[in-house]
Amino acid sequence: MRIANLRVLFVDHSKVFRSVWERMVLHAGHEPLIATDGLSGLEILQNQAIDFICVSLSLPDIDGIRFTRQVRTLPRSREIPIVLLTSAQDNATRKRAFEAGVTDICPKTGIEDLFYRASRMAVHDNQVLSGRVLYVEDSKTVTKVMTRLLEGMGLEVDHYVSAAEAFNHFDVQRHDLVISDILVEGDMSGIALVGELRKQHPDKIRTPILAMSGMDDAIRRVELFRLGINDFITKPVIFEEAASRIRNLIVQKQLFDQVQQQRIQLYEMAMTDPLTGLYNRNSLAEFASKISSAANRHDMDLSVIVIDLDHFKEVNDSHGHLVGDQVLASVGASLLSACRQEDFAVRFGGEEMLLILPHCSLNDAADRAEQLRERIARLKPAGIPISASLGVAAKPPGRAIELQQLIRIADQAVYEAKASGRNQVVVHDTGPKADTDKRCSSAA
Ligand SMILES: Nc1nc2c(ncn2[C@@H]2O[C@H](COP(=O)(O)OP(=O)(O)OP(=O)(O)O)[C@@H](O)[C@H]2O)c(=O)[nH]1
Repeated sequence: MRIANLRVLFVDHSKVFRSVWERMVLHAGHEPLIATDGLSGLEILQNQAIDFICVSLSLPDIDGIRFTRQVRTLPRSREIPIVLLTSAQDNATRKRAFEAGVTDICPKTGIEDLFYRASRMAVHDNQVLSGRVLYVEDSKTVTKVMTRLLEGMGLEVDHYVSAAEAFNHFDVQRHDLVISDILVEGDMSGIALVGELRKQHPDKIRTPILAMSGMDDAIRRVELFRLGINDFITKPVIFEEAASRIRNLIVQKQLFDQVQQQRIQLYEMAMTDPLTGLYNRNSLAEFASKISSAANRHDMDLSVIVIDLDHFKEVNDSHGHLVGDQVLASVGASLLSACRQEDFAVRFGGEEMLLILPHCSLNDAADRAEQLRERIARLKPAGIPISASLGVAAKPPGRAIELQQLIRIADQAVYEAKASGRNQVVVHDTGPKADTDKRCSSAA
């Protein structure tokens, strides 16, 4: 969340402290207004719009508490945070200060912390957010007030009178906040809505829920929090309170989304080979056992194709490493475009790549390998004719086999394809007639 430029009034009689404060406020990109005593501070307030006030307890004329009391009598001054600067620990003074309308009390020495707090507290409710709210309310009057508040905050509102209708239109990707009245008309109550939303999407932070009710019943509130709401507002709604609660929930949710997004990006970076765009070898360890166990448990088809470029060292030697990289990237893109949704394409080693094909029989994998061989031979990346040797292996029906073992068998088939002259496909059948059933296809 960006903190907007603030106009900060600082009232203190110490020259040194005033100049330190002024520099800090300027440094943070805000506007300092300085007063040496309480009365000149009040004069500034009468003539200028101020977002935040810091006032010392002891001033040459009126003290900080009297100053605060007078500020609070000025029109529209209720929302301005006032921090009283004092190291006084006695409870009587502190109590008097809060009764006068002070927002917080800080020692003068904690200026850095104070300034951070100043920025946080003066975040104005009129700072525009962006986001979408699913709003459930059956009272026309409350709906009008709340919609005006939400739209004024920059939020888009999907309003429903019934909880069931709202539930049907809830979209975890689109909605940044759910606000629901607890007693709404129709078969589904607001409480049931909270329960259903949390049942379907248990991650509480993902879409926060703010419950509203005219019944300020502590036991009901506890039940709602247990059910999964993130916050609660009692009706009639106090505008500033509602705006601050809504703002907190939305900002927190959007920050969480950002962190999640970054986590996914980091994960993808860690799992992807940057040159070819294929999964890298590390990622294989992540999903190999899941793929094997799913295939073995349900006895489904599972095939692998190992693809090894022929004489790739010569490409590097004759055209340079960068052109070699270009060739690898082009082959990687070609493999990816040949993949179905359920396939995994992995860069296995330098110029060795691997396709894992769930729900694909040995015969189909052999056909796809031959198509790939032809495709690679036609590719001519950077104008260079290339070819590949391919090995195919598949899980025999009715028999359990680990993916790593299939890869070893397909690797062996590649070795044989190389030995037989390269640019060809060797298929290893691991079925009952394994030793006798080895098929080859080639360009020749
Ligand atoms: N440009 C480039 N070359 C790489 C990369 N990774 C591995 N290589 C090269 O790939 C070549 C592989 O050579 P070899 O293992 O001898 O295989 P080959 O020349 O393809 O010969 P055969 O496999 O027997 O047909 C080596 O020269 C490696 O330096 C890479 O990321 N970029």
